[in-house]
Amino acid sequence: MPETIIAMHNVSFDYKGGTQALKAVSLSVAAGEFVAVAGRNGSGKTTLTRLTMALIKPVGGVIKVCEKDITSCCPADMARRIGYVFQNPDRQIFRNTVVAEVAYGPEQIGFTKAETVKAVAEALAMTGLTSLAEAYPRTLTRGQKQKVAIASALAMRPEVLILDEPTSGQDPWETQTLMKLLTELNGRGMTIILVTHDMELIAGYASRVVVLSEGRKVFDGLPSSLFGGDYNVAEWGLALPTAAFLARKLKVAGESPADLDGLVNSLYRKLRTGGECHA
Ligand SMILES: Nc1ncnc2c1ncn2[C@@H]1O[C@H](COP(=O)(O)OP(=O)(O)OP(=O)(O)O)[C@@H](O)[C@H]1O
Repeated sequence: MPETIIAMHNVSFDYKGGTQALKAVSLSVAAGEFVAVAGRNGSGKTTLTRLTMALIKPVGGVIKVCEKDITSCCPADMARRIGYVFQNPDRQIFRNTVVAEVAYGPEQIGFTKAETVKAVAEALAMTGLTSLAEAYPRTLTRGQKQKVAIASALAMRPEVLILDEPTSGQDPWETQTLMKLLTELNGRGMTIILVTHDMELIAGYASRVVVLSEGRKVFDGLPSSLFGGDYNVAEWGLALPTAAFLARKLKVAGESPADLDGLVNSLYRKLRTGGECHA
């Protein structure tokens, strides 16, 4: 059985001012999963990821990362295990060259010079940034900056990569390139947690989806179960991906192809294996 990397038990969090952002959420993520976290604005997605990084502490419940209670951990401790990519890459880029930026994390967590050079070169190669190593990060496109943020996380050799809305503000080409990279990383064993509002990405790439609504976990399962079932996803602020939308329309219209489930599944397979939308 795959190792459990993140385990949350009855985790709650309140912001000052009284907002109950998370209410008794339990969640466990195993090594190698590609988990999407979805939910309407304000449902608690970012709070969940920030708790995992020990950027904030729960008011109730327990969070374990690799079986260790992280209550007394600081974000620097977590960075060795979990790479965190913020929604806005500008928030985490501040050095003058890409190579220096990507080296920052390994330097901070005590890699030797030789280890840092090796880790940075590998991270740049993995993200396709080698030719931009000496570029000034501020002049890069948003997609390239996002890759710098990912390379910075990868250089610390984490086991998990958490990305908060990484495709927001990106064009379709940048989105596809990013998703291809995440799929490759996942194929090499990296656990991915992707916070997203994009249901097509969830249908096309995630192996599991967790839905939050008003701070509670309301769904945890396969994307095909979420979209192919009778859930009223609109109630949770979600829209159906195109394949599921069409299948439901057919059903409502009484057009019952002999094997509707088969149709939905083959559409998902098409998306997952690189259909036109997800080359
Ligand atoms: N720093 C803060 N201070 C007070 N309340 C906050 C703070 N950050 C978030 N909240 C509130 O906590 C709740 C959960 O916010 P959170 O950012 O976790 O949601 P989200 O699902 O990530 O939303 P989005 O999709 O808009 O990023 C919301 O009601 C939000 O207004």
